[in-house]
Amino acid sequence: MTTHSDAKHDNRDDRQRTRDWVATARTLSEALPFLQRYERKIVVIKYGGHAMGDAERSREFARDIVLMKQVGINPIVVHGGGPQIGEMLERLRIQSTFVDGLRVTDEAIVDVVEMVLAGSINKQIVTAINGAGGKAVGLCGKDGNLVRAKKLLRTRKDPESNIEKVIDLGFVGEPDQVNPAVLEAFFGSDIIPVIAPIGVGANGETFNINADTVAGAIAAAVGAMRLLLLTDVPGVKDKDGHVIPEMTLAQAEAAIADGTVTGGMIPKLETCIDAARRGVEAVVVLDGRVPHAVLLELFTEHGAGTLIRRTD
Ligand SMILES: Nc1ncnc2c1ncn2[C@@H]1O[C@H](COP(=O)(O)OP(=O)(O)O)[C@@H](O)[C@H]1O
Ligand SMILES: CC(=O)N[C@@H](CCC(=O)OP(=O)(O)O)C(=O)O
Repeated sequence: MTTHSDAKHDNRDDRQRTRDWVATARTLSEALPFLQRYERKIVVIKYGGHAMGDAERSREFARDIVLMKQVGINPIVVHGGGPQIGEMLERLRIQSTFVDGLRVTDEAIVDVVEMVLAGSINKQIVTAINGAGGKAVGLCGKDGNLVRAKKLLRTRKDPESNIEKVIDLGFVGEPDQVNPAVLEAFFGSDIIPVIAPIGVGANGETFNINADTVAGAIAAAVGAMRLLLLTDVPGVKDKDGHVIPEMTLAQAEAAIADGTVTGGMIPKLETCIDAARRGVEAVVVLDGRVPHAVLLELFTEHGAGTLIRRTD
């Protein structure tokens, strides 16, 4: 039962939140001149399953996205949901394994992946953004053929024979063609697209695509000025566990090749390299657990995490 003192406490929290909010908006408006050189001001935010955290963090993230839209930026949210897919598979007693951070996806698993990503999580994020005063529309790569995909052929060198072998990951895809027209319709409007990383194959098959990969392909296709990959670590770490503030493309490639990064950080760094090569000016891996991480990164000098960009 809510007591009178609880209600008073809530009111105080609300006032504090409003004060924080106003301070943030002021910082934003001061920083705005930096944005003027970008015509369309598109920022793609990859919201990882690990970064989602609890309800309060989701509300905070939603408010930040709405604020971005209100100050004239076009945010596109691409979300993951790896841990949430894992929980659902466990409830259904379906085993799943990973190769280089990618979930091996058979026919039964791809159904669960689509249900969790395009159904449950997509709608949770849409609801959170709308609850924060925005107008979000949820899509997956099938909508408007936004992400046409093909089967991902991953190869690995056999240590004994030294021969490259193809590893069959089942219905794991990679973007083949992104149709930016589906998203361009939203840029002049107040709608915020929220995208689940499901692709559609040439024969209508459903492909499970790593969310970082989809975010990178979309950022490149729409000419985003920034790609922000929100995760559950403060950035890319070196072998001693220290966060690397900035990486060139060659350093990022070396970190994958020499095993400095493993698991889910592999597709993340591959995305950074690919997006930077395809014209996204700055790609940042940052800690989504930090309050207002996206606003801090975009509008202040206190941007944290690892910045990857072309230096040539
Ligand atoms: N060198 C590294 N620096 C930082 N994180 C790393 C590194 N190598 C592996 N990782 C792992 O990558 C994870 C982030 O990838 P992932 O779990 O797929 O996150 P998300 O769900 O946010 O996409 C981190 O939690 C960490 O365990
Ligand atoms: C092929 C592949 O691995 N797909 C991912 C899609 C979700 C995802 O990428 O979620 P995070 O960003 O939260 O890790 C998966 O099945 O988990």
